[in-house]
Amino acid sequence: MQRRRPVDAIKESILEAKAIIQGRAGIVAKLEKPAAILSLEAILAETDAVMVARGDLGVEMPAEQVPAIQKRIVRACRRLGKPVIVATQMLESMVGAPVPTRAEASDVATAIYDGADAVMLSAESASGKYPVESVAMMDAIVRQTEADPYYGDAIEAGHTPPGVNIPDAIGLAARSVAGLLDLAAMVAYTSSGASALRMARERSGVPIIGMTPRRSTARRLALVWGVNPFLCHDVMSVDEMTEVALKTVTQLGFADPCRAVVIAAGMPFGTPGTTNLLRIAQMN
Ligand SMILES: Nc1ncnc2c1ncn2[C@@H]1O[C@H](COP(=O)(O)OP(=O)(O)O)[C@@H](O)[C@H]1O
Ligand SMILES: C=C(OP(=O)(O)O)C(=O)O
Repeated sequence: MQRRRPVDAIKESILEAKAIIQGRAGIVAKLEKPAAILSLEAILAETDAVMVARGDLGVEMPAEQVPAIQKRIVRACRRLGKPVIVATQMLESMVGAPVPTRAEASDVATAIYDGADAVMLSAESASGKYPVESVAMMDAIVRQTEADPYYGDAIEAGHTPPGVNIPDAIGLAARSVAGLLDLAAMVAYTSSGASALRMARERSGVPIIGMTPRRSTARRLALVWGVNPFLCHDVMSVDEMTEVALKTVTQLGFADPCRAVVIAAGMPFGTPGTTNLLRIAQMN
């Protein structure tokens, strides 16, 4: 009998997990073995998000190989617009000290420059002596890095062309508008979260609001770079869509009367799979 290839075994496990979950949760693939890296594309095709588990990767392969693997995974996720989390030992010395080493600060910043959606603390906040300081420090490093003018260049350098499909076209169009107009926010009416993900993939630097009637989608979008999930009722018309979007932009604190808002949605409303509309509305 022929042995199953690792990629088949991995795909089978993911499909098994999906069958159990029945759409009630998303799947984050925790990549911790060289076999997973060999099957990266196949795993990404099946999962909703990815975690670079550097602790286990460091056990499974020499330490000097982990940085390149981390970058490869982040790049692959960025290309597909899949949320990616970089995890483990990011501020490790803060388990016992109130400040990190400068090398650790640099590690967090590197993940941000590479375009990670999320960075993760482990022992620092789970069992360390300075959990609050660790979270505050990570937040400060992320903010400082994103404020660096070079951050935009680094993200732009790693940007790959979007796919030839309507959600990607809408994401790209929203980004072009952001380049021309001074936008207060981008709003995506989304049932599955896909259109908010496509906007996030473009990393335009403008806050994204993921408006969804589904609680599960709102929760999943919390992981995605730049996306502020917002639960809303079903809208029935373009006027209502615009009104609710502008009200939400104000409610979330992004309003600026001089600036415009881009809204992506689909008609007929309330029908998944129909995103086909980009509206530019003025805040006032
Ligand atoms: N609050 C809402 N009210 C009415 N329609 C909504 C709402 N949220 C999402 N939709 C509709 O859901 C569809 C978006 O879903 P879909 O096209 O599947 O995109 P996505 O893949 O982003 O979920 C659009 O037709 C949009 O108008
Ligand atoms: C996050 C990791 O896994 P664990 O939770 O097993 O430490 C890791 O290995 O980096």
